[in-house]
Amino acid sequence: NKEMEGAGCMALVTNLCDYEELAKQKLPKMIYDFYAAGAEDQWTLKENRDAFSRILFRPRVLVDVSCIDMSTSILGYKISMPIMIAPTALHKMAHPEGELATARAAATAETIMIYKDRNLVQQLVQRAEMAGHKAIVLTVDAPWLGRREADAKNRFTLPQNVVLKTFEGLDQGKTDKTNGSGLAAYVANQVDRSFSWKVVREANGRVPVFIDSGFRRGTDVFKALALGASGVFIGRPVLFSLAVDGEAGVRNALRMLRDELEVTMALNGCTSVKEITRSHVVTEGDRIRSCSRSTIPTLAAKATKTRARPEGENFALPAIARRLKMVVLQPDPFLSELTSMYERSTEKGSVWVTMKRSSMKCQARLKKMAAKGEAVELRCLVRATDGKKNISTSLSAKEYLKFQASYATVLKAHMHALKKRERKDKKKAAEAEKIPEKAPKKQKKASSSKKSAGSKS
Ligand SMILES: Cc1cc2nc3c(=O)[nH]c(=O)nc-3n(C[C@H](O)[C@H](O)[C@H](O)COP(=O)(O)O)c2cc1C
Repeated sequence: NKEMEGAGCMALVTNLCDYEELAKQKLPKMIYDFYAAGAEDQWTLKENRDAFSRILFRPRVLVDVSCIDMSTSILGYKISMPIMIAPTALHKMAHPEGELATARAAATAETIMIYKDRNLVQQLVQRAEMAGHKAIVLTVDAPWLGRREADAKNRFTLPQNVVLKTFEGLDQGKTDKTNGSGLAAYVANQVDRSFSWKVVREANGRVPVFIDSGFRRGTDVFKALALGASGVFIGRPVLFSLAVDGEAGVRNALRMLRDELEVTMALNGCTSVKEITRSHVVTEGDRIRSCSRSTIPTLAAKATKTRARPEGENFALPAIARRLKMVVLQPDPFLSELTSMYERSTEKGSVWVTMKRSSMKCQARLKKMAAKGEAVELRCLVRATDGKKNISTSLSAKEYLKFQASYATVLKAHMHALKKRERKDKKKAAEAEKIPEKAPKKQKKASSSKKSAGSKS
């Protein structure tokens, strides 16, 4: 551990994620897992990072970016950058100086939970006010504690040197033991689970929006600001940098993130936080909307000729997708768009979903691959349309099972709107009998639709 301290350690660190690697080596497993892990299968933890990669930039050039001002105002107070420290408990497990070191590295905001005992809440707020704090972070996302399986496996308990100071000296009504390893159970029992939106409705959208979870890069911060956030919070990187290098580590983590945001602003032609706008980024939603407005073959042809990307279209469509005029999405965005399609068609309209085996390669490409003896990966192509939009996703054999489970959930949630396909086919057949000259065309259509397994809902 000594080797890691000081300048030697700083040289190993070039970004926030490096601190996590070093902290993993330095901290006892039980403590590292407590900081790093999420609940149950940890899908949300992963998705919080993955989601950033699906938002793309529209860089701007030939803008004077020699001077960049990153300061902003939060609740009427000027701060040097739109990055703040998220409330995270138990910094002393990372470093003996704990929250004091973090607070010295940055002026931190206090956190408060809504406890059942409102007298306790009042005393905590007054104490924060008296200590000179200008704001508190109100925790509303944990009415129940998530099932943190890593903590269960490690039999997590508070280390001897960490005690619960928060409630010291307060008039706590009937509450009893507040220190020692009973922390999680104690806090969980105190939290008011009935706290609801009713209480915050008064704010009515006039409050600034702050966001946290998964922010590790300046590019992540820029994307959030472009999509409307007033500022972002970082949680775990503070704990990890504190564990590796104390106060200096937290300062370095904040500096690196600041530098990365500055470069991102420069490359996007922004000289102040106010200049970061929605038009600087492209989301998957933008791509779907732009594809349904104009025909994809025209866009694709333009892109091939000029090598420039048409507006809103930042991914290369496979040839087969272009021919079928469809938007190829990642499985999760496909499922959310499918959910929206079902919701839009609840009262009126239909959604068609088909699945078929597809290598996602055109015949010419397949022939070339066969000639070279290259193996072709067989995938499952899932398509959906509501008659206005066509979306699709391509699944590997590995992804298929997970997709099926989620697809089944989406289907079940919209079961009430499902209709049997045969009913319409029978009607069609009856109509076809009445008009004999149109029959061959209809039969052809019916037989071609058998090629792919389809469902209509
Ligand atoms: C170890 C740990 C302790 C936390 N303690 C609190 C807390 O006391 N109050 C709170 O509002 N949020 C708490 N959080 C949630 C963080 O504020 C933040 O939402 C979360 O860490 C996601 O941000 P990140 O991905 O940057 O870590 C905690 C998170 C972690 C990892």
